[in-house]
Amino acid sequence: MQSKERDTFPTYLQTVHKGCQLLLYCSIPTPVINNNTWKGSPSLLATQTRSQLSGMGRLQKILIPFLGLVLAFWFYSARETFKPEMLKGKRVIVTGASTGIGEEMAYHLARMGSHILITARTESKLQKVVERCRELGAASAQYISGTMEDMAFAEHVVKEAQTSLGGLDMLILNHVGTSYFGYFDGDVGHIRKLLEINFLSYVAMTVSALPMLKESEGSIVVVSSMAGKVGFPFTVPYSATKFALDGFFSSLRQEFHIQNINVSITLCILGFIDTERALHAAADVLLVPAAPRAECALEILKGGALRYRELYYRYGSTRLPLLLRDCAAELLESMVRSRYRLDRIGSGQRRQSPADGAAGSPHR
Ligand SMILES: NC(=O)C1=CN([C@@H]2O[C@H](COP(=O)(O)OP(=O)(O)OC[C@H]3O[C@@H](n4cnc5c(N)ncnc54)[C@H](OP(=O)(O)O)[C@@H]3O)[C@@H](O)[C@H]2O)C=CC1
Ligand SMILES: CC(C)CCC[C@@H](C)[C@H]1CC[C@H]2[C@@H]3C(=O)C=C4C[C@@H](O)CC[C@]4(C)[C@H]3CC[C@]12C
Repeated sequence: MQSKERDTFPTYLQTVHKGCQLLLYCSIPTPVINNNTWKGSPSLLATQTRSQLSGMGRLQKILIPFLGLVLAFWFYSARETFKPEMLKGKRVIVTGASTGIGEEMAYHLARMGSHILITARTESKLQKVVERCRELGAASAQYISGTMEDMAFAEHVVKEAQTSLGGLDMLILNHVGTSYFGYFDGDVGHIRKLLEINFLSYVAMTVSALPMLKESEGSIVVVSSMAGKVGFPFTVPYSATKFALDGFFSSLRQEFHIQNINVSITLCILGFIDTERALHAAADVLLVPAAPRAECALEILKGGALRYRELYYRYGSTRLPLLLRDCAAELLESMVRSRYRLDRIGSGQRRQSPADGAAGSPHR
C-alpha cells in the first residue's frame, strides 16, 4: 500500500475494534452476588453466569468485527479519493523541477492540465522540462532560473505567479541544495548555506505566497524525508534542515487551525528514491532499494490535492519504522545502521557545484 498518513487501515480498525469491545463490556449486565439475598445453590449461579458469558463471548466475536467493518467502511467511503481533475486548471509552483522528483511532478501536473511555474538554477534543463510539459498538455508552462540561496530570488518566484498566473493554488517546495553523504566534517558554513537553501527559502516563499493561498484556499506541499524525522548517519547537515522544516510547518499548521486559515500544509516523508543524485550518492552504501521517482511524484501530488497533513512514501518502509521511533528508538537506530555498508563510506565528499543558472526574469 502507498503512503498517506490516514491510510492506516489496520491501525484504524484496531482502534475501532478496541472501542467497540470497551462499549460492549460496559453494557454486559454483571450478575451481582449479594450474600444476604442469594437463596439458590452457588453452583447454579456459576453455571448460569458461565453460559451467559459464553453467549456474550460468541456475540462479541461476531458483533465486534462486524461493527468494526461497518465503521471502517463508513470512514473510508466518507473520504474523498484523488481524481486528476482536482489539479486541472490549478496554478502550481514546483521548485527544484529541473531534475528528479520535481521534474516528474511537473510532468504529472502537465498531464492533468495545470498551469505550471517551475524553478531551479540550471536554465537549459528547465527549458527542456517546460517544453515537455507543453507537449503533455499543461494549461501553461513557464520557468524562472535562479538560486534559492538568495531570499530575494525565492520571493521573486512567488511574485511571478501573481503577475503571470493571477494567483496561486499550490506551492510545492521541493528543491534541495547539494550536500555530502559521509561523516560530518564540522563545516559550520556548509550547514548555514544548506539551511538557507533547504529551509529559509521555504519559509520566505511561504510568507510571500500566503496572501494568494489564503485567497484561493490553496495548499503548501513540503517535500521532506525520513531523515527529517529520524537521525540517519551520513546526512548530518541535510537532516538538520529537514528537521527544521517539520518544526516550522507543523507549528504553522496549528496556527492556521486556530485562525481558521484554510490553507493546507502537507509534509511529505520520503524514503530512498531513485533520482540520479540520490543513487549516485548513496546506492553503493545502502542495502535499501530505491523507490521509483515518477510514482513518488504522483503520490506527493495526490497528498497535496487531498490536503493530507503528512504523506509517507513508500508507506511500509517509512511509516512503520517511524512508529518504532517513539517506543523503541534504539532498536530502530540499530536497524538503520544494519542497512548501511559502512566499509563503503569514503572520505571523498561531494560538495555543492556552482550554479549554472542566474536569478533573473521569467522565461515562458
Ligand atoms: N532522492 C531521495 O532519495 C530523497 C529525496 N528527498 C527529497 O525530495 C526532494 C527532491 O529530491 P531529488 O529529486 O532527489 O533531488 P535532485 O537532486 O534530483 O533535485 C534537486 C533539485 O533542486 C535544485 N536545486 C539544487 N540546488 C539549488 C539551489 N541552490 N537553488 C535552487 N534550486 C536548487 C536542482 O536543480 P539545479 O541543480 O538546476 O539548481 C534540482 O532541480 C528533496 O527535497 C529531497 O530532500 C527525500 C528523501 C529521499
Ligand atoms: C528503515 C530504514 C532502514 C529506512 C532507510 C531509509 C534511508 C536509507 C533513507 C531515508 C532518507 C534518505 C536520504 C534522503 O532523504 C535524501 C538524500 C539526498 C540525496 O541526494 C542522497 C541520498 C540521501 C542522503 C538519502 C539516503 C537514504 C536515506 C537516508
